[in-house]
Amino acid sequence: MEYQDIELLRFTTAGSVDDGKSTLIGRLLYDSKSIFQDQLDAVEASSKSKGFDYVDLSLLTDGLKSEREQGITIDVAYRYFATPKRKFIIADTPGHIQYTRNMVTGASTANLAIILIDARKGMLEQTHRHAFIASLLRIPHAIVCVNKMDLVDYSEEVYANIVSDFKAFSSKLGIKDIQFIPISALNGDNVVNRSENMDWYNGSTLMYHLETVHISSDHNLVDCRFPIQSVIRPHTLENQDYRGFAGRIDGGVFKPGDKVKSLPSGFVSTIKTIELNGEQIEEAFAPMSVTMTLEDEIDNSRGDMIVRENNVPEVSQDLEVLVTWMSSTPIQTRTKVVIKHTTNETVGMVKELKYKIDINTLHRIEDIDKVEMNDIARVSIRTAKPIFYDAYKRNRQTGSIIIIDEQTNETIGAGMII
Ligand SMILES: Nc1nc2c(ncn2[C@@H]2O[C@H](COP(=O)(O)OP(=O)(O)OP(=O)(O)O)[C@@H](O)[C@H]2O)c(=O)[nH]1
Repeated sequence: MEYQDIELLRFTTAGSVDDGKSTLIGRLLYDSKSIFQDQLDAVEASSKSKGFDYVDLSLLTDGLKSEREQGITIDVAYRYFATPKRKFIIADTPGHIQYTRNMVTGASTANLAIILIDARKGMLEQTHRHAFIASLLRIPHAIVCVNKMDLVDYSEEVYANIVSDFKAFSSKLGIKDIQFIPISALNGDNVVNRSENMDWYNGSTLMYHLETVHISSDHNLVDCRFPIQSVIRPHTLENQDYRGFAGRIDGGVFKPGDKVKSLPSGFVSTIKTIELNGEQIEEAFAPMSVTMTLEDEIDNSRGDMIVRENNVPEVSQDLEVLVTWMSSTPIQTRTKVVIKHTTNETVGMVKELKYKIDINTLHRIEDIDKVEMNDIARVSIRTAKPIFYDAYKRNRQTGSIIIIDEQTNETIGAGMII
């Protein structure tokens, strides 16, 4: 199999400060031999120079840490690794309490979330927050790693109590697939290699789970959605009539011969060809990036969407969204913003602030007059032009928006359309 054909799993790690996130990622890379020899030599040398008699794996992710300590804001650091079975992208987000926004940024495209719990401390407020956000973002799979099992004598009872506490909270959330694994990131128990210290655990290791969890059906393959990213028109004589629409399929399966409709124009045509990496294919589905041509000359441009004639998304200028606010400037009613939705962009205005959600109790806080950094709130937004969307619970791509500051062009919020 070609490297590019190996399936890609995106995951995010969430834990409180010092739960062992860096150590765990380092252990995954180290034991799966996914790191390069020079990096390894550097880490071994650096561990030795600090007087450690073991290799400090958190040093592998320390580049990130030192930048953070210098106060450079890195929201999310992406790291890549691969095993013969899968490619992985980890969205690594810092564990401090104010970093909800980072988790949201890292998790919005994730297939899976690893939630770390320190076996000595059990569930903390942060754990509630992470579990809640994972469910809010509908990350399809979660793995709860109970870490530092070596510090609780690899006790089955300690583990079982944490699992039961977690389940009591998460039963209110509706995360579809949750696995629990007792690990020691430091010693490597159940990370890549099976632990010899926990006979009582019969489940799989973390790496085995990451390599085998079934993700191909995580995408919506029912509602055909193809937001156009760019229009390709080669200006050569023999290609004069060619007009290709390039983009990523956000939902459904498309085939040449399919009757399609173009939004917002409403024009109907038939798919002539679909190309992937310059070759014509007979079928394309989410999340492939392809180029389509149509039988008829339709004047589509960036931000338009190709869908099936009988299955169209909602079209509206009024959006009900659950936003995570990421800016130190709060939003209020009448705040003007720029909305990015798939490949489309429009200005909009906040019409109404409905309520905030208390992450620990999951209760609503009503009668609010602003939404501040890290708040999760339900708001109504009116856009200047219509948006073609699906509810986030139906499609994570066509159901989400990013909110941009008109002046600074910074991302100030992320929203899920209800
Ligand atoms: N005994 C033991 N110590 C661990 C284990 N995992 C991590 N640690 C230690 O816990 C401390 C924190 O680990 P890190 O990996 O730096 O934690 P982190 O969650 O990345 O911390 P932040 O980046 O600050 O959020 C370090 O001293 C690690 O050596 C474990 O399984 N067992």
